[in-house]
Amino acid sequence: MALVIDGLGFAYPGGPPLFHDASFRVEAGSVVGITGPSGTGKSTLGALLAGDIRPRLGGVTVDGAPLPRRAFRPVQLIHQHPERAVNRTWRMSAVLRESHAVPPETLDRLGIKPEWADRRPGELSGGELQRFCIARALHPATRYLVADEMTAMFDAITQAAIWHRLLEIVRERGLGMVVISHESALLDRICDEQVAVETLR
Ligand SMILES: Nc1ncnc2c1ncn2[C@@H]1O[C@H](COP(=O)(O)OP(=O)(O)OP(=O)(O)O)[C@@H](O)[C@H]1O
Repeated sequence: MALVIDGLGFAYPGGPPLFHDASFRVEAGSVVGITGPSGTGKSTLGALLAGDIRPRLGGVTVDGAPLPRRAFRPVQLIHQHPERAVNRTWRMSAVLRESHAVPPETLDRLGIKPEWADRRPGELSGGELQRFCIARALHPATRYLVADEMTAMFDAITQAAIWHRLLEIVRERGLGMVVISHESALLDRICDEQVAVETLR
């Protein structure tokens, strides 16, 4: 069981190729860090893994099956900027409901206060909003998570608490996880393996 890219090629329209023949795998139950200087393609790789953008060559498979185009995507991407990932006009209860009925226990473990459910995204801090995006990504059909600078807006103590709780849930469910981050101390602490994006090209 693994999230696999095989012989992947990708370029943005009019841009140079970012990937020519990249191959990479994340085993279910493992946490893999993606490192590399700014602009080298880490977020693009995350979006390709989650099926947000499509490769020009090669493909992405999840536990042996191609990423579905329309059905629920078993690879969920958690973005750096949660405010760009939610509908600003919806209350948070509706944002969650659109994904699934998130158990109250999960909300509690992620530090989401019940009274936040009636607020809209603009009435929460970036860190509070990101907790909802994490909860939303933990759909029962999710098999892999891709966290792209997910906790960049948290202070160090909150960052540690969020990662501790999320990784507990990830381990309990046997999910695989890709962590894109500039913070080498974070990656050293939580990852089973780290891959430099430049080596994937
Ligand atoms: N939608 C887009 N259209 C055209 N070019 C893009 C687009 N998104 C990103 N790029 C370019 O692709 C390259 C890789 O960008 P990407 O965001 O994947 O890098 P990154 O390693 O995640 O960078 P950072 O660490 O700064 O977030 C950059 O040169 C960027 O300018």
